[in-house]
Amino acid sequence: MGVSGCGKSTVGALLADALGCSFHEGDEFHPPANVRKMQAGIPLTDEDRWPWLECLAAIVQRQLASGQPVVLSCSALKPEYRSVLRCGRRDGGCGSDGGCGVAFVLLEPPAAALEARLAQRAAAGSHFMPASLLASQLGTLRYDPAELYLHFAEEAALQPPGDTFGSIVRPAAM
Ligand SMILES: Nc1ncnc2c1ncn2[C@@H]1O[C@H](COP(=O)(O)OP(=O)(O)OP(=O)(O)O)[C@@H](O)[C@H]1O
Ligand SMILES: O=C(O)[C@H](O)[C@@H](O)[C@H](O)[C@H](O)CO
Repeated sequence: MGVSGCGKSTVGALLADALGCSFHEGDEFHPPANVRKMQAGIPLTDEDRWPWLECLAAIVQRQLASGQPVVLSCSALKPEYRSVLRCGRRDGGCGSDGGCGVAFVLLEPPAAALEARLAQRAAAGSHFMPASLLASQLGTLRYDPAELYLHFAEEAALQPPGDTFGSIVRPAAM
């Protein structure tokens, strides 16, 4: 989880490979109207995000019910969004080890690095998300550290993606 450009797709795909499980890129499940809005530089509202989050939560629950692990990349910027991903309810409130089988890893590189990544992507025309939405993404992100399984902040979120995923897998394997 984390704001646009934090590295969640890159690290998530590596993690899923290492775990031999499926990987879902949350952005691929946005309804077209959400993508058009972001492309136009308009931040999504809660109402825009709920159906998308519920769809992602259904994927997670299906995988868990089948006993299969799954890795999902999703911005999940607010506690109530993560509650939906954990248990389908907005007020779920189970913590990092709350027994729901869902753990969040937050990648939080410095804002300057995020700006550079998004500018590079925009110049390459390789992503729908404009760099102008970064301020809104950063302003929307809210978390209580106790709620997170792992948090890679500042320099720790700038290490090569392979090192980040290695640090996720090691504690998970213990
Ligand atoms: N640890 C890292 N060091 C350097 N560059 C990175 C790192 N992680 C990701 N990147 C690069 O940053 C850019 C954004 O990464 P990525 O697409 O994984 O982010 P994201 O959080 O999934 O973004 P979005 O949600 O906007 O799709 C990519 O160009 C990726 O190669
Ligand atoms: O909740 C949101 O505002 C969205 O999920 C965004 O975070 C983007 O989809 C994503 O990061 C693409 O760049």
